[in-house]
Amino acid sequence: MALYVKAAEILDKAEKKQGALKTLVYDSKFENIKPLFALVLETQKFSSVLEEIIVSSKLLKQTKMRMNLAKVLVFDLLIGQGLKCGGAWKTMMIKHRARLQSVLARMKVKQKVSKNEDLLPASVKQVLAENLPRYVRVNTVKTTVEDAVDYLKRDGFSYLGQASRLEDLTLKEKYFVMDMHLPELLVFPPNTDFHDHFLYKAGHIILQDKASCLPAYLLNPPAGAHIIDACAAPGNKTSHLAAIMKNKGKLSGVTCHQLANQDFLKVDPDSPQFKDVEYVLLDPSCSGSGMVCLRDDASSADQEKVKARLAALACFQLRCLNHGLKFPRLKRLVYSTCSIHSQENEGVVAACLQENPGFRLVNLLSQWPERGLEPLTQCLRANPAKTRTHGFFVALLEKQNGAGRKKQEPAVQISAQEATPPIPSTRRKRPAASDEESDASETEDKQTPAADQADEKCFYPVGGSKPTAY
Ligand SMILES: C[S@@+](CC[C@H](N)C(=O)[O-])C[C@H]1O[C@@H](n2cnc3c(N)ncnc32)[C@H](O)[C@@H]1O
Repeated sequence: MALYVKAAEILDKAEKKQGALKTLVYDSKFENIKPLFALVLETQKFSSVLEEIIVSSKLLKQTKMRMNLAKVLVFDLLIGQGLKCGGAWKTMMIKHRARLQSVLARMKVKQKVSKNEDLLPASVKQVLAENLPRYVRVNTVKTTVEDAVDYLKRDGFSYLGQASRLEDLTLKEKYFVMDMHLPELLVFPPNTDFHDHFLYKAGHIILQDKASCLPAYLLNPPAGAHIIDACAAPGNKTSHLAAIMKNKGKLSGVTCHQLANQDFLKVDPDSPQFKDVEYVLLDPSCSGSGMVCLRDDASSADQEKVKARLAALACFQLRCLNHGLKFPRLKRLVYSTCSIHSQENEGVVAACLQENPGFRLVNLLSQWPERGLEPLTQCLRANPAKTRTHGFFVALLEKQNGAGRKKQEPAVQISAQEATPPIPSTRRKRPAASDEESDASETEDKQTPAADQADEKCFYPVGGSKPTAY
């Protein structure tokens, strides 16, 4: 029953916008993450169908269950692989099974469909149609791309060589290719399951979306460098950085939960232990709106909440970005989000460049098809249609030669005419970060409604032009 209670708890939190589904699953510390993630995702996918079944059958009234607990149980009872619990709960659900099944059958008759999937709302079907390739990053700390390819060929997969265009990433059956941008990335047909594969269990391959491989790849720290992975948990990009550095150098992962177990905003960049930090990877908490499987259509009633949450997130992201640029010997910082909102992407970067004129944007991968919104076209965007990945954003900031802190002209000219929604700024005088503020920075991942913090913690430019760039 623990699985269902935990899954319901996560759905409750996701509904209250207390974090992205994936982050909530990982943060739950549940001992068996994989079935929990699958159950939560599938239940969310069928959410409207399950709700209709539960309401029509009056299940909540008869069982005194909460909606999300009922949803996960009904999902496994009717649609999933059968209930994985015993005891009183199973007995109770079995008692109601026939009635629940007949409601489901009636819904199919009414909509003239035969499969459960056909009942899904159009928005969910569209997401499923965007079925993305299965990307597999070869963990070069443990093996080589050649050895991994050989192993996979012996295991029945057919290797087609390196892809040269986007269409090559649309694969069927047991075919796979090497990605055209990232040579350590192998691409398989959607839903190819590696969770039980030897290479996966041995840590020789890592299942990581292509877009999420971009930050470490583009930061490209040399072996031996000292790097900070500022918001590291669960650690996919940390392991990618280690591979790029050939496992040589110093990699400090700063996170609320693991490794250094520290709030990045409380790290003192002037501390002697960080004197050699030249590279920072900053992948802060974000709305997760680019994750295809996590997209949700907020009702219009929720729009205000969404707006406030985005403002709070952007404020936190900007504080992290400004903080990341304070390491005295910093050369480059890569900033990324899995958000599609300009407020969390170009908006944050533009505000940061205004506050840190000693830094400029590096023009990334000229052959990449999807760029940052004007005028920040040096940055990259990613999405299912144009790049066959989840929605993503990456910016690489570089210290200009000889630049001290905050001494130079802005590297990116930002026009006030292009102003759209206000972007977060820390330019107005604000008190030194207190413990209370710092804790608030963890908002959306620490289950504090980020939206509630927006007004108090964010400092918007006042009056006149709103400097922005979209
Ligand atoms: C988008 S996730 C990072 C994913 C990670 N880079 C990866 O590729 O596996 C953001 C992480 O930052 C953590 N976080 C939030 N606020 C933080 C803070 N103030 N200091 C450090 N980590 C923080 C969150 O708990 C979450 O695990």
